[in-house]
Amino acid sequence: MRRLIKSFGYAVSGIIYTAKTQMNFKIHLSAILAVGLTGYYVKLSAAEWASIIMAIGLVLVAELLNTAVELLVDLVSPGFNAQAGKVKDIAAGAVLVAAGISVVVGAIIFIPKLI
Ligand SMILES: Nc1ncnc2c1ncn2[C@@H]1O[C@H](COP(=O)(O)OP(=O)(O)OP(=O)(O)O)[C@@H](O)[C@H]1O
Repeated sequence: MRRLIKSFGYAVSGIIYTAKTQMNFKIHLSAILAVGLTGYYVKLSAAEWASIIMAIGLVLVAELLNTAVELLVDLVSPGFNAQAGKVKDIAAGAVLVAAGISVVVGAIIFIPKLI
């Protein structure tokens, strides 16, 4: 049990590190607050909340993995390396795909309620 709590602590510290160091993650957190307040205002259904939460989760998970990849690349390849650059580009691409999906999900749910 103590090991489980310790692992949980390490995972939370990884999230806190990302939130403190990554500007994009801070932007995502602000967007989540705005989406949450708007969702409450327009009275989303349970299914709509579930879709929004899945979309938000997708972006946050992608951002956390992207940050981990960036740190790992900087560790193993501190100098300029074309392949290291590609690895970072692909990880950033994953965040872009996740963000794009969440924008589409948000548009499908919010636009009919706000017009
Ligand atoms: N070691 C490297 N070798 C070659 N190209 C690199 C290297 N590091 C970064 N790059 C290129 O620069 C881009 C930006 O890298 P960087 O590490 O600054 O990511 P970032 O998304 O700006 O990071 P942050 O989220 O910390 O601002 C990468 O996507 C890649 O194209």
